Amino acid sequence: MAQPPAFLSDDVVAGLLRYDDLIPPLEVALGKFSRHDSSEVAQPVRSVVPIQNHNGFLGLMPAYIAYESILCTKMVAFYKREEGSVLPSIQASVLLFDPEHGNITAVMDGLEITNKRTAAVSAISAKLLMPPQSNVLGILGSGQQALSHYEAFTHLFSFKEVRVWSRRREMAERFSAAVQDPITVCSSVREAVDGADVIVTVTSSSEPVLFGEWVKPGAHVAAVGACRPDWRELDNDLMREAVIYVDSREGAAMESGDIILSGAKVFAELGEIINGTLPALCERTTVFKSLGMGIQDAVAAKIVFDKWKNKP
Ligand SMILES: NC(=O)c1ccc[n+]([C@@H]2O[C@H](COP(=O)([O-])OP(=O)(O)OC[C@H]3O[C@@H](n4cnc5c(N)ncnc54)[C@H](O)[C@@H]3O)[C@@H](O)[C@H]2O)c1
Ligand SMILES: O=C(O)[C@@H]1CCCCN1
Repeated sequence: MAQPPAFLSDDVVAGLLRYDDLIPPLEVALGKFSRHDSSEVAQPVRSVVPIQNHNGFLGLMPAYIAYESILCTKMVAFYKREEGSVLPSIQASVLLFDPEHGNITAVMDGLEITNKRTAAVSAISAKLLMPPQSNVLGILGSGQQALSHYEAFTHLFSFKEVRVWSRRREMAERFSAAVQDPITVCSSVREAVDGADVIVTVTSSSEPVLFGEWVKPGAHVAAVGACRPDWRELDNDLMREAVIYVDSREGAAMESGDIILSGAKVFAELGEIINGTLPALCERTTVFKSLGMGIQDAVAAKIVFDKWKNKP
């Protein structure tokens, strides 16, 4: 008989998952994914069920990473919540399996995994695509992803100034009070992105919040929200002028309103830059359109489980 699965709460996951451990295997997984060799990585585009009566969606995200022997599925529900709601917009559970027998070895809360692996992948995009002298980071949004992106980006890079904007100024002020280093609270998106070298969009908006005319030429935008085919975070000008990178071309073609509705062409997956098959055009304005992938959760869950198993 297999052991019953371990249950790892978000607190436990948060204590075990670090950006320095997460980024190298995520880079490997993104590269392998972009080689399209299903003997190494198998991951379909997620299935999404609308929860019509509650303004939400349920996504199912299975992945098998053969070269690391990881079999995993995340189930993630996401909602459009009122600002300041005590409940997070995202509720997620991650199941880790024994790939040899199919039994579940661990059930983990998935919010911290989602927050950290998403920020880690955006940080990879910035590492590859931001201008060499990047001094100013602008964050649009002040929720869960804003915080994990702040943590990852300030841990990995040395910005001279970090700015935050949120729809309600008091939410940006609350964010600023919660982080360790000084951060400039901005009253408008334009103020937050003016002259910024790197911009992170982490809102639940379904309309554009960031407009191309405000973005400094050569800046890098990590666009994390707008994960439905009819939702937008970026306007047509930005989408058509920038060089567009994605995590998965297939996922972007199915789910990204910014790509589908603007008609913008995808230039490359991050994995294609990592593999050296397409270039990182960091002298141009670049957008990394993130949608999230099951392999990212799988990599994170395996790190957490291995550390938990081996802890003294
Ligand atoms: N790409 C990925 O892998 C990935 C992973 C997780 C979450 N997400 C997406 O990232 C976004 C943020 O997620 P989160 O967990 O931080 O949510 P959250 O609820 O914690 O924060 C949402 C933020 O969006 C802001 N917001 C909501 N509606 C807005 C509007 N109309 N205009 C401007 N700002 C608005 C809120 O003020 C808040 O600051 C969501 O769209 C979510 O679906 C993407
Ligand atoms: O990849 C993810 O986990 C998220 C879930 C919510 C919608 C956007 N993508």
